[in-house]
Amino acid sequence: KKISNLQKFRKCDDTIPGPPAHPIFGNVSAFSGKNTAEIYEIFRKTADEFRSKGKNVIRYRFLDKLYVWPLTGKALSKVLESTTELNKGDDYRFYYPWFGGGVLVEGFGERWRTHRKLLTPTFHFAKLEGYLEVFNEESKIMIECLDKYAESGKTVDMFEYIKRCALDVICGAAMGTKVNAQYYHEHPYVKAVEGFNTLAIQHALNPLYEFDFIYWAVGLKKQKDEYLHTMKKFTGDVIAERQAAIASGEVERETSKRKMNFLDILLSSGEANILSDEDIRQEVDTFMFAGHDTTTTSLSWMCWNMAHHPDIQQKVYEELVSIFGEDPNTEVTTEGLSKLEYTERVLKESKRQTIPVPALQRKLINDMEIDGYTIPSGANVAIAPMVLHKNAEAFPDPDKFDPDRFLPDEIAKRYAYDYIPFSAGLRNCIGQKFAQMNEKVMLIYILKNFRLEPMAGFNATKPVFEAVARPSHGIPVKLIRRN
Ligand code: HEM
Repeated sequence: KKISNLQKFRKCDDTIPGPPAHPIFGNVSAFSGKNTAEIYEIFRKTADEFRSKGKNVIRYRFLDKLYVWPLTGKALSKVLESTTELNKGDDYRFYYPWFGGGVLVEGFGERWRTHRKLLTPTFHFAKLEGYLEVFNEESKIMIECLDKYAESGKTVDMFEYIKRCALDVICGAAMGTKVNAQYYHEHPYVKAVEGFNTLAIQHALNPLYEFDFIYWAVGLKKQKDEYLHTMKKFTGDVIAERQAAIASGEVERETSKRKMNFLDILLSSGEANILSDEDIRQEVDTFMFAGHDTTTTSLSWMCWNMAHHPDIQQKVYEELVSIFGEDPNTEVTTEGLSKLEYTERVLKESKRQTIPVPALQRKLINDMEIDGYTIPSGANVAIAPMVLHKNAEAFPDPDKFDPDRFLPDEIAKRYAYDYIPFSAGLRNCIGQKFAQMNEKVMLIYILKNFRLEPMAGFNATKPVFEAVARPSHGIPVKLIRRN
């Protein structure tokens, strides 16, 4: 199979534009020995280079795997609008032992469709009001944990605090379980997720790691298994705790599905034999990961952007005070959130400038023509906000932070898929509304309590090319109390 794929995809070295490829290894050497921040930069620079030559599509080949990157929203439209090309790409396989079978990585078919239908309503807009209490409560704890830095004037890495808060939120809101990660800084789950994501990308870019023996011999299989054990133990405990609390009568489960939280819907579907215990675990693992790492990265970059643009930070602060008042601990309500205007635009621009999910993949079932090139079946097509959002034609002077790009008249000038932080089409993000609300509540508490000042230059911390583009060196800021 590997040899036949190599023969098939090698032909694309000449038929699709892309950097020069070695006859066997393809583009492997350009990435070997590089860390994931350097890899991010290579992908972005190469996209810019080809786009400036008028190309809308480029290819990379790693031995027997072909990756095709449409470089504009328009070139990507066929993929995003397809109702059949919904299989996830080759590199999601690395995640199978963690949450294979879950809705994020499951191939296109009946199982994905059924799970997606069951789970989508659990994060529906109508549910969010119920989750708001947890967003408020956990954000207040985050401020309490950060306060000592405002007092001492010491630099703090906001990323570490936002991450633990987001984890407490997803567990508290969606799973009805309090895990107190914010009070437990060396949380093993958090470290394991981070380590696993780095392993995933190293695996994707080194074809030798496809051979189980080599992966084992270099010690990485053992490392991967240790991370898996930690992560599954954590989610297993969360499920067991909720089950025990319901069984003992300590908590009463809502009777209507309309009101139940995410985990209770899964558990009740288990009792009705619609889902097995393993199905439930896979979905809990999926949402635990998809539900905290992304929001964390998004809000962390937002804080970095605010620290580096004090004038914009001040305008956001003024809008927050005008809606919620000066008291930094006023409860955030849905009514107040609906009045945000400038802050909305700033958040959008932040997700354009520093993209939480840099790139995702579809694996083509059939040949597809994109921008005049025939992309063969079995190729991976990259849906890459990290390059789309930097397309100078859609976003002139793309590295400039300018929230006014999201004024209605400006949006109307662009193509629908030029800006897709949550992807688009039938496999778009289930948690989009939950994430945006959660992110806003955390941001409101942070900015109403503190003014953020950067403790390093903007490029001292860089997005990494992993499942989630976390900052390579955290978010080092100084916090100055507002009142
Ligand atoms: C700012 C935060 C977030 C961003 C930027 C984001 C982005 C994305 C993107 C780009 C995808 C497409 C992935 C792919 O096609 O492989 C996706 C899918 C998904 N997201 Fe999110 N996400 C965020 C937060 C969340 C949250 C909070 C949840 C759950 C509570 C969530 C659950 C999911 C799930 C389950 C999928 C898979 C959907 C499917 O394949 O059918 N996400 N997200």
